Amino acid sequence: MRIYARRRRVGGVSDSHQPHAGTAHVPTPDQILRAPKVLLHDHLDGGLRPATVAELAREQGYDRLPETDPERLGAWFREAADSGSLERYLETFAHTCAVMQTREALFRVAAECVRDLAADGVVYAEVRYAPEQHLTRGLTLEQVVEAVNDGFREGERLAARDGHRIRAGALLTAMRHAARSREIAELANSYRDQGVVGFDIAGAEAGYPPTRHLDAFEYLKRENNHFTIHAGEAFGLPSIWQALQWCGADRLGHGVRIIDDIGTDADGRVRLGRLAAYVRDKRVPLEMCPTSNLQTGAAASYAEHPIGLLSRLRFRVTVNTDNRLMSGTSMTREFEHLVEAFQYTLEDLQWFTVNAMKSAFIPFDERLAMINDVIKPGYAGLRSEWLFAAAQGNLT
Ligand SMILES: O=c1[nH]cnc2c1ncn2[C@H]1C[C@H](O)[C@@H](CO)O1
Ligand SMILES: [Zn+2]
Repeated sequence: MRIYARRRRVGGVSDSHQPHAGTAHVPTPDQILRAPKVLLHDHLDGGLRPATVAELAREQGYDRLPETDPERLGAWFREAADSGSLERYLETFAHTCAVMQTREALFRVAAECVRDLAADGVVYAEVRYAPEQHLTRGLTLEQVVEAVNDGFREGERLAARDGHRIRAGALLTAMRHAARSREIAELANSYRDQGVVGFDIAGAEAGYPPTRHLDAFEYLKRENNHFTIHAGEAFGLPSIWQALQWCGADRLGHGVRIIDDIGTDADGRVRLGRLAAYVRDKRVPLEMCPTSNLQTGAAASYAEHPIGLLSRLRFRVTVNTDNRLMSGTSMTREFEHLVEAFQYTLEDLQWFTVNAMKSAFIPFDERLAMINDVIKPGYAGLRSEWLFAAAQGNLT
């Protein structure tokens, strides 16, 4: 086994949050795959296998797919989503939603989603979708939720059979251009002990501020329920400010534009504006999705992605996939990109993972058990492999 070691770089995430003397461990792709990972921001209708999209389309007589060969179809989704604009990116979902209109299709897509995440080393996931987008062939909102929940349970069962332990919860999304958010919030609340762990709003951000859905958020707060809001992706600080201070979001979907409230003074010291300071002080979780942000133009490159600075400043950063199909990504791939851009170590990846687990919408004792019984032992195991190899002189 060949393992890589390096001196800790000043300015990496780890220097600020995990004192770790001597060499630090740069994980290999195989170790990243095997590391336990937690995913809080992943869209069900953005994560289908290309072969499943093609097969469902064929079965259902949907003839508008731009390609029918799975490989070419996968490439088409990635390229079409690579437009530099959130609005254009979102157009690709018409095809995935079109084939997710029956109980069987929703069940299958949900089960495959959980199996794919488990095979990628994800141990806990919150997967979101908009029930209102799955009603064109006669399903009710409740039937949609039940089909997905049943699919998630089946995915967990099959993953366990394959030796992967994973737990998946659903987040119900309301589309921000539509007017069903209160209804979807009530739906989320009525399924909260049956597989639905929270609520979200998504869709085009510019022109659709979070306060448009205040009624839904105030209802959920009165019910002591949890919600996240896509904010600060295609629109800037006002969107983040509204999501937090008017709507009371528990987490921010993306939140990358919080960087606009961070500057440097004449001495080169980093200065946080009031909103950025609030986000950091209150430990507001940021659901960051690097590849998706590159595609929609929210960041120029991995190396320039605000995740580097925000992690160094110890915001509560989490790493996510957003849409695995449109981005051709996985949690392992997202971590790989960050390791390459920022030379993150295994300790850094554990930090992102623990941040995510702390920020999940399941009860505190269950989050703690995941951290202590699954995440920490998983990373410790990878570290001891590395120490063993080091002792054998296999480090390069
Ligand atoms: O990154 C995103 N920003 C805003 N909306 C998004 C993003 N990714 C997916 N969506 C939309 C398109 C889906 O149809 C919907 C529900 O999953 O959420
Ligand atoms: Zn998203």
